[in-house]
Amino acid sequence: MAGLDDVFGELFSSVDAIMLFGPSGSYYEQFAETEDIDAIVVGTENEVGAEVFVELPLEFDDVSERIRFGLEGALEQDIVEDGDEIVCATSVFGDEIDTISRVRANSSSRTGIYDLFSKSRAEPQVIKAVLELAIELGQKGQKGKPVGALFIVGDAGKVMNKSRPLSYNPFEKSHVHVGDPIVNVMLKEFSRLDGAFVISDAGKIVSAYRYLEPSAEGVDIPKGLGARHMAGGAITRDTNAIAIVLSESDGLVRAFKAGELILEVDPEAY
Ligand SMILES: Nc1ncnc2c1ncn2[C@@H]1O[C@H](COP(=O)(O)OP(=O)(O)OP(=O)(O)O)[C@@H](O)[C@H]1O
Ligand SMILES: [Mn+2]
Repeated sequence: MAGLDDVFGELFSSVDAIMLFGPSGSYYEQFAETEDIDAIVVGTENEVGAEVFVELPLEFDDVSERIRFGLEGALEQDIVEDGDEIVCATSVFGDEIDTISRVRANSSSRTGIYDLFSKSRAEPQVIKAVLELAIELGQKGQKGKPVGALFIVGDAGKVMNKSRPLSYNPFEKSHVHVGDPIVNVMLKEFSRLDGAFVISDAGKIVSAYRYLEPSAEGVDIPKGLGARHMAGGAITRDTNAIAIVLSESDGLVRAFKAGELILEVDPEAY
């Protein structure tokens, strides 16, 4: 019978780089001493003082998300190249590294999600919560019917100055934040109605029913989409906010930043 090395050895053959997710100091040392392979440390902080480091904006519990994110960050920073074979070492069951997974860096499957999280003004947890909410809304719709929604996240003061109310603001005197389960129910309910939600850097819901009046010129949006996407995209050129948009017509969730479409996800595939 073949030994484990014969069976699993393939995992380690012709590897271009190793990504260590949140390694302990002693774990990292072992790699620092081996000359023949590049070790890339990935984590929320560079606790081991690694030379090559990719920062995660938040802890991802889901391992595939964590790895996808780390890879995209490494591609972004030109630490790995398209087609590189990468071995990822991470922990699933405890604090110690207990899991190895082999992936190929693929720049064409880059989504823009790293850029969205790591270089935006709003807090990463807030962006994550709003993105997840939009995806969930896209999956479920409102009572089975497709709905659209527009969330403007970050730089809320400026966004408020470049918009006006379409109706009374149900969040006027409240201090509620995204991510809170009750708030998600409220947001889903209000998403049936017109206009945009305005959310602060820290996740406070500043307003619903805002009609955006960006002064920026229109932006390039995919054909078939209209005023919601145009206004959402344009406000991100005018301010340091990002826009997360769920389309009622094609069901996709898109994110805009600095006037550019940087992320497009299909909620059904998520
Ligand atoms: N400037 C704006 N600010 C806020 N909300 C807007 C603005 N313009 C349009 N909307 C909202 O978007 C809704 C849909 O408009 P429209 O169909 O033109 O957008 P769209 O980009 O095609 O989006 P969808 O794909 O969801 O249809 C409107 O009913 C309105 O609630
Ligand atoms: Mn439309």
